[in-house]
Amino acid sequence: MRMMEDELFPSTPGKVKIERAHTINRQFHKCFASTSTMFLWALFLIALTASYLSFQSFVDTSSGYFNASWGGMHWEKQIRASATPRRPGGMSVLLTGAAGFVGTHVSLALHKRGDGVVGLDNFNNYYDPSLKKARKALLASHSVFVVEGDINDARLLAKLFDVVPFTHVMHLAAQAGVRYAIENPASYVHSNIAGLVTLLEACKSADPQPAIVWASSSSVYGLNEKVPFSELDRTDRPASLYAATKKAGEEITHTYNHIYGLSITGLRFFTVYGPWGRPDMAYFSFTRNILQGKPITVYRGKNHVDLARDFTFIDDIVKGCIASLDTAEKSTGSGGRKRGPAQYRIFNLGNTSPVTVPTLVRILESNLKVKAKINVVDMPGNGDVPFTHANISFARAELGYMPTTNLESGLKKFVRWYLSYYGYSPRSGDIALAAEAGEEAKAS
Ligand SMILES: O=C(O)[C@H]1O[C@H](OP(=O)(O)OP(=O)(O)OC[C@H]2O[C@@H](n3ccc(=O)[nH]c3=O)[C@H](O)[C@@H]2O)[C@H](O)[C@@H](O)[C@@H]1O
Repeated sequence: MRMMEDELFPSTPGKVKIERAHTINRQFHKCFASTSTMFLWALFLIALTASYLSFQSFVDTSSGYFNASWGGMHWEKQIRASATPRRPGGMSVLLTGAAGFVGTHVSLALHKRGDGVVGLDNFNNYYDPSLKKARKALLASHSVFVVEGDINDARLLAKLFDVVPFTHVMHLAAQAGVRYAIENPASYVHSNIAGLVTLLEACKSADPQPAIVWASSSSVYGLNEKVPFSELDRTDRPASLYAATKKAGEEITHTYNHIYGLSITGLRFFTVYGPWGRPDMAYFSFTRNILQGKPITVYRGKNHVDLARDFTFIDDIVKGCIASLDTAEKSTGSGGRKRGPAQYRIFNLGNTSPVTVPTLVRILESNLKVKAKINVVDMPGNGDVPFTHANISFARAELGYMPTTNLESGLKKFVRWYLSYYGYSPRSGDIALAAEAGEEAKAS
């Protein structure tokens, strides 16, 4: 046995016994008995490689042919219809990340007041794509059209600007999530850096150039300890790759503002939550686990200090986004040329009242009427920050931004939505709660 192992796995790599080498040689010659067989094999391999390469280049250059999800007269008609405002002086907005959490809410709000909205989303599987499809269906029921495509697709973006002279771009497409960057760093670079640049290239070349409002993040404050976080504070110590890509986005948008005259507004969102939210976020996954009787993990900071977040309800964020679009000045360039200085702004959109994670759990328990099974562990060093707290005086002054929903009432609305969307009946005592919540959600 030992001998067999030695033969199969020689202790020194490359040091194969002479007898074995002879055996291998014999087998090799058996296989390629004549030079003509070898020649035929080589020809076959060359032909295979050549046909693979030409197929690849065909796919690359003909993505329109293979990507049946966009293009054509009917598609253009749908884009135009969705982009056309229904109120005098209304905007025509290209909204990226439209099937995402914030994107869906902002699209609906814009549509509701008579603005034209065309959504763009790549429906990736970072979290359950069926939730994204359900959001798309919700938007479709309000006649908001969502294009399935990626912000890295320059041809698609050029086509969209060809079909519609968008007045505004609301850029919410991104690889979100702070801790997932450890697992998949490339996806942050793909969406938050490369995708952003591709989008800005399309915007700068458009004629007219749109004004751009986009989602940065509270995570850019990184390891800062001075609270509340102000837009004037330093943002050069990110704690995660996610934060670093959002910070890079702020610098990249500044460059496009400076060189091409694009009007830019960056919004630093603070832990946004609410109905139709993101399943990867703590309030959402805690709800799911609590209802399923599974344990939840609550992280704890240094010296056993509870972590805290300035949790901000989605309706308040939507108001901040719309106010940013309303107050955005026009870009000054056109067709890739700057014609004067353009607006560049950054705002915190938070709630200004941080709540600890254990308090978040208690509020969920009381809404769900189920006790959580809690595992408390030290915060892993994977990008998290101990607390966030927004100073919103700048947003208040410039946008009239004034959050009105505290975590108790916001989570109540979330839980109501969650129960109506997913349904819930594992324990008899909770069936009534689910049914009641479902009725209320339908009514609202
Ligand atoms: O404000 C922001 O900019 C960011 O807010 C959230 O990031 P985060 O605040 O980390 O939100 P959650 O992932 O929901 O975590 C909230 C809190 O719960 C804690 N947590 C999370 C997960 C978990 O299993 N246990 C736990 O205690 C986290 O440490 C954190 O303190 C979003 O996920 C980011 O995409 C966003 O950019």
